[in-house]
Amino acid sequence: MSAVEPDDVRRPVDPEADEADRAVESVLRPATLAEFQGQPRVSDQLGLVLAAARQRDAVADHVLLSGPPGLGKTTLAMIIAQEMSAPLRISSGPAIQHAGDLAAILSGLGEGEVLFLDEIHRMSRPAEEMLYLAMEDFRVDVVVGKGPGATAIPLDIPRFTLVGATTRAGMLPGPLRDRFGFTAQLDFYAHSSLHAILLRSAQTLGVELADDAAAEIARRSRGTPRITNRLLRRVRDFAQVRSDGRITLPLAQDALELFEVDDRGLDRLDRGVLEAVCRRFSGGPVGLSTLAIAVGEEPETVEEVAEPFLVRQGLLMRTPRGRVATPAAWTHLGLTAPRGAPGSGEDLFS
Ligand SMILES: Nc1ncnc2c1ncn2[C@@H]1O[C@H](COP(=O)(O)OP(=O)(O)OP(=O)(O)O)[C@@H](O)[C@H]1O
Repeated sequence: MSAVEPDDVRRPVDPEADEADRAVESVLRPATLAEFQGQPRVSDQLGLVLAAARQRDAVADHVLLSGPPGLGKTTLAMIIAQEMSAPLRISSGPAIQHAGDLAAILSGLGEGEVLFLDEIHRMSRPAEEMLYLAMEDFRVDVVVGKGPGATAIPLDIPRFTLVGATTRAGMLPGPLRDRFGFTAQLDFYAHSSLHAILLRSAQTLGVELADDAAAEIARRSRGTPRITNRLLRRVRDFAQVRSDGRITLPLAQDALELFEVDDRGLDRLDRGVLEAVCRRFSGGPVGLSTLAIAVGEEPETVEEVAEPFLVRQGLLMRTPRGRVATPAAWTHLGLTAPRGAPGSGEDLFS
């Protein structure tokens, strides 16, 4: 795979990101809460919860982290384990389809270990029910036999800290949500935080990055540190191949243009969604699945990756009848809303 990978920029969450990219991503992960920038409230609260557990020599309470992809949920899980001097075990909701899968993981944990379950909202119902008991009583019921003769044998498991991550907190059943002692909602990062993250990443990678270039990349990073670091890597590629390796403001602008990251930080997927709503559905309302087909993506990708940022930017609205482009969306795309369309000035906005 070439070092320059447009798809990498188009899809902020790219499970196929090449191995070298993933290796760099892990080098750039902050290792302690003190290094974890940009979410001061979460850092403060979590720091307190962990410090209190350490003082009591207790296992930290279960933690639920929610928010759009790339904001640092996995990073925080690693930090929690590090701060508690505990080993970290990583799994994910989709990997746990049977209660037995979960029982095997839980019974293999050591005392005080941190179990990170990514995409916890995608776990199967039987596994979820087993997790309730494990979180509360540190016990699982292993069912032996089938039908009327089946018996549940209780099995004690070590005390552990569950760190659950979800992009869809609303999809978690109440009983599961309630069993987390601490919940953190991660929010998009301010430009100033992304700027600071960029300077640290550039230093770690040994890249010369001008301050105004860092500001430009930060501004176009969709409020997301994963994208900040990814754009830095692409701009670094550009600087290396087309220049002398130093990242100046004009060079960063040229690189970001090449990778189709626009002035507001929208990438191809974001713009594809907005253009579909405006051009093909006259500004909406349009349902999620129709919209997803129009842009050739899975509904989950549109809903979890593109929409939170577009909504946050005031470019898209989620209404009970579907997705609607705002007047700012038409302006951003350089289009004029047709008469009577949402955003035309003769509709619900006027
Ligand atoms: N607060 C932060 N400071 C510096 N870098 C960060 C921060 N948060 C995240 N990052 C960087 O962003 C990358 C993505 O973070 P992470 O994998 O933790 O996101 P995530 O929320 O778990 O995403 P997903 O939901 O897709 O798994 C990390 O490799 C790290 O380099």
